[in-house]
Amino acid sequence: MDIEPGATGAPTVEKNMLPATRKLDFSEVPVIDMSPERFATPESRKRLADELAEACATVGFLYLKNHPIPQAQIDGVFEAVKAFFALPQEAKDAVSMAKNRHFQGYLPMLTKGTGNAERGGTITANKQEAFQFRRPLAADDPDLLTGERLAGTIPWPRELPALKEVLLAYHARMCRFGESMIELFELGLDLPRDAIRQHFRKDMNALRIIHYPPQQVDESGANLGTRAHTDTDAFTFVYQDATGGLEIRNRDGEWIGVPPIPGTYVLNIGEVMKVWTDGVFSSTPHRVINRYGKERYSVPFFMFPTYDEVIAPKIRNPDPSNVAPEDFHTSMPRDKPFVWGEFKKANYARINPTAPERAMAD
Ligand SMILES: O=C(O)CCC(=O)C(=O)O
Ligand SMILES: [Fe+2]
Repeated sequence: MDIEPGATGAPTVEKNMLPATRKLDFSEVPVIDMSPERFATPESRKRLADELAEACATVGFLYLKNHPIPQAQIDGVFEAVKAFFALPQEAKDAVSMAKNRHFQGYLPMLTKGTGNAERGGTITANKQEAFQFRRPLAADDPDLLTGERLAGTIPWPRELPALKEVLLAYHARMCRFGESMIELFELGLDLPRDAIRQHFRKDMNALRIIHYPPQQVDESGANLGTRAHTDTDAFTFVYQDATGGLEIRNRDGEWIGVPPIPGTYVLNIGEVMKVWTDGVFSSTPHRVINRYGKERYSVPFFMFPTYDEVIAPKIRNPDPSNVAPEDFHTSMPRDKPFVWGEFKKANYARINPTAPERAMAD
């Protein structure tokens, strides 16, 4: 994608370099090959970066095949994930995020999203249980000492020491994978090196593990594993098991399946990258319905910037109304710079009614 400086100094995306296809007019999700050969020369790397940028602009979701994460490590993660959700309820409740103010730990079944029904909405609580944590902080980290900026000690289950070991190793590796994607996004958007990376100096990258039991399916759209939303990060890597259930919405309002392709990650663009690109990259709405009569496990990894980063567009979109809907509880404004951590904190409180800082659960 070629970008030119605009009149205000904010580079403008050149019109003829906008995606050739009608934006969000998709009926399937592209598969991008991340084989090492593609990084061999500056030209091949640029081709890969452009291909990624095109997919991020037209669909906002893509599969990554031949990626750098070893399958054995992913399999080890899923083993630990299943073992955690199989623990007795008391063991999981002992590490509940309801016991802290930093939204890390266990989220019990049917607790996320209860506020919608309380306020007369039709959507029932999400049919999922989860565990989440962000990048661990050093014992002498100033935020950890004061409890500022969502800092807190991760509550790991005593009954399953392997969970901590396996998930921390995976988190560290996914951070490196994320950094390499940032470089490709900078290249694909013709941004200077570090234009995006600078916002991750003290990143809050988060790993979530999710268990979706098989659920009742109806056409009302009320029964959901994860209700329709956009992600509040820059971008997300999702590894899903073989069950299926992830769906994304195109501009005609159709829900398109993102079925599991063995060995691939799903990468999707979040709100922060949407704002940085002024909507050129799409933060596409998605949801999960486990229609398949068996358990589903998934492991999203969220690329969250530094708490204090002020988020505002880096380029000017010549077609700024041609973006996915921006009226979700997760939507971030493109016309009003804001502090990422403040948005995130309010959003956590809104969607996690078990947490003591609950403001208005939705
Ligand atoms: O479980 C999945 O496949 C996706 C979950 C998701 O969209 C999220 O947690 O933000
Ligand atoms: Fe999501």
